[in-house]
Amino acid sequence: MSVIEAGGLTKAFGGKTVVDKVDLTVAKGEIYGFLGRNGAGKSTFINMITGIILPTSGTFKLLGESDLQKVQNRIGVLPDYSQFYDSMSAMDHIKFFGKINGCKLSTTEANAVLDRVGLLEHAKKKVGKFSFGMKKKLGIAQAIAHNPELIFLDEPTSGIDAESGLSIQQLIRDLQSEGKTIFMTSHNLNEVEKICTRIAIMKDGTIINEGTLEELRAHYSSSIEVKIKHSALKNPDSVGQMLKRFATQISAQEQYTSFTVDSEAKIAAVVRALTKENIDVYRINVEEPSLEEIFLEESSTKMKGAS
Ligand SMILES: Nc1ncnc2c1ncn2[C@@H]1O[C@H](COP(=O)(O)OP(=O)(O)OP(=O)(O)O)[C@@H](O)[C@H]1O
Repeated sequence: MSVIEAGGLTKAFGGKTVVDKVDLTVAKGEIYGFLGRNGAGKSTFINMITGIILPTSGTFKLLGESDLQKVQNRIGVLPDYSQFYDSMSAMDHIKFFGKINGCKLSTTEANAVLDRVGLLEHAKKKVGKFSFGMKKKLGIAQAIAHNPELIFLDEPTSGIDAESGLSIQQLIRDLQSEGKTIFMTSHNLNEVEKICTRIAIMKDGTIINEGTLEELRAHYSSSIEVKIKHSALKNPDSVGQMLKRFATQISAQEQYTSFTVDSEAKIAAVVRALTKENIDVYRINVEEPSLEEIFLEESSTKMKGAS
């Protein structure tokens, strides 16, 4: 079942189109990562589908409903810029936002929400005294306080210390195991690689690639390095000649010779050829391209509208 469906969603500010005919579908239970460089249009897209701003054109449905008011209480949002009341405590905020979203939380329930983001010990503190990272955690807490099914998190871990960032990642995974759907943006590609089930890359207002990490990787070759020990080489010249049939970047180091093959399909042939020469493979390293490498390649070279 799709919980987010956007068709041709477009936003222009003063004649400049910043989100351009975006089609996007997110299934229930996904942790969907929405990536793009600064200014790509991610927050504008989230702001449109969460009702913060109106689209210029296009349609969208959340939880199967095009009238947002009907599903408002089933959606949680951490916007790109959260606003709080300095004189209110964290606890007051959670109860207040819960109420706005149709959920009257007891003090025990509000404490449990604050505990999930690591703010329990600051429950009674006035938010005016909160640091940036604490406010970000409070923003996440208010987004999940009313137990929504669909949660939008715009950069949930930016400005948060490394340890808290890991806890927030775990919280996002926990929310998924509770059956919720998470749509998030992040500039932390390592985090997206670890937790997201699907990823979209946006550039200049359009989605230039979308899929699971494996699907995104499919267009890129892995780097495969094979190492054999020198001591195994009875006839280095003939082995060198043989390797040239399969391998590139052949280099002799102190203990071993290493070379690379350009596809996993060639590994079997290389191992067979080496076995025929009575040479044991010492190590094979297969390095798949990281999301960071894919992202940098995609967002820097692909032209607008390319698939
Ligand atoms: N209210 C606005 N009025 C005019 N232009 C805007 C407005 N909001 C956003 N923009 C412009 O729209 C473009 C997309 O901005 P947006 O905030 O959606 O990008 P983003 O991908 O979320 O970036 P970041 O990663 O920096 O948060 C930018 O060029 C921005 O200047």
